[in-house]
Amino acid sequence: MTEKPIVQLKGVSYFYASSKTRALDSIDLDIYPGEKIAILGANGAGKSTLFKHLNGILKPASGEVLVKGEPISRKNIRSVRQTVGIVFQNPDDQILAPTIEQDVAFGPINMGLTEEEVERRVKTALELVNLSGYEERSPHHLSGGQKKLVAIAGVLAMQPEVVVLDEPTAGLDPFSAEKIMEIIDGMNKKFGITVILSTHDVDIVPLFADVVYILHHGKIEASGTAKEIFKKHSILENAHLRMPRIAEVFELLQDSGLDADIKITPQDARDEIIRLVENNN
Ligand SMILES: Nc1ncnc2c1ncn2[C@@H]1O[C@H](COP(=O)(O)OP(=O)(O)OP(=O)(O)O)[C@@H](O)[C@H]1O
Repeated sequence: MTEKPIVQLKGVSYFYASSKTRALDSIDLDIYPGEKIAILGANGAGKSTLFKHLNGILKPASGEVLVKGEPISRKNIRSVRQTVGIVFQNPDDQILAPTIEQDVAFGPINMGLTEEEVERRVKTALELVNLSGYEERSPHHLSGGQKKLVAIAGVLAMQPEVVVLDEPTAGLDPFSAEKIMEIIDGMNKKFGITVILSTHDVDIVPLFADVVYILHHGKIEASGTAKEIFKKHSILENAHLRMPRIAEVFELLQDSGLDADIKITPQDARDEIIRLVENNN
């Protein structure tokens, strides 16, 4: 039996009346369980608007969004929001309670779980984001990176099947960005959670994503593996994107007359450089 998409968008369009903007234009998207998806697009391309459709925060002007095969409706919205958790770009939009423990417990309490189960989930979620011991602290006195971790813990405590993250590494130092990507990768590997994220950091995309989508002016302009996507120079340029930096080195080597293949990850780059050195000796 072929696997069914866990989230599906069929011809989804969205229009913001206040800014007279068509933010999404006939989006078709099939997301399969366990996939790691990266959505790339310039500022204003429609990424956040797209994400708000994935758990019914916004309703399409036309088209439909299906979660586990069911169109999102008032009847199933609670279960949709348990299935699909969203971590917003600005954690301040998401963190509401006076302590970290209370904040992470908010979702599980609303699900009507027992006190013991809520406690267990909060403990596990804080462990997963390396914030054990922070339970009594105020989330408002944390750094930006730590606030993002609290927001992720709040979503993980709901035990979602799909986690959507809007620019999870934005504003983080390189070490914190790497840590957060490890946590995101871990939730996929350990629990099989489907992960959908948007990012402007093209360097992390080949290291993370199984499937990459390019969004431009509310339309999907291309989809494929990172290898396929980063070959599409004119689409990238048109969408105000670029290749990973490491790939630019191989373009420069080609410009210098070397028979170099373009590589997009440091590991592949190392192998290609060894090959080039050996061929030239
Ligand atoms: N609440 C809103 N009201 C009116 N227009 C909006 C609203 N939110 C977004 N827009 C417009 O819709 C378009 C898509 O915006 P969106 O926030 O989805 O883009 P994005 O790809 O997430 O951008 P960024 O990378 O800057 O976060 C933009 O033209 C934006 O100005």
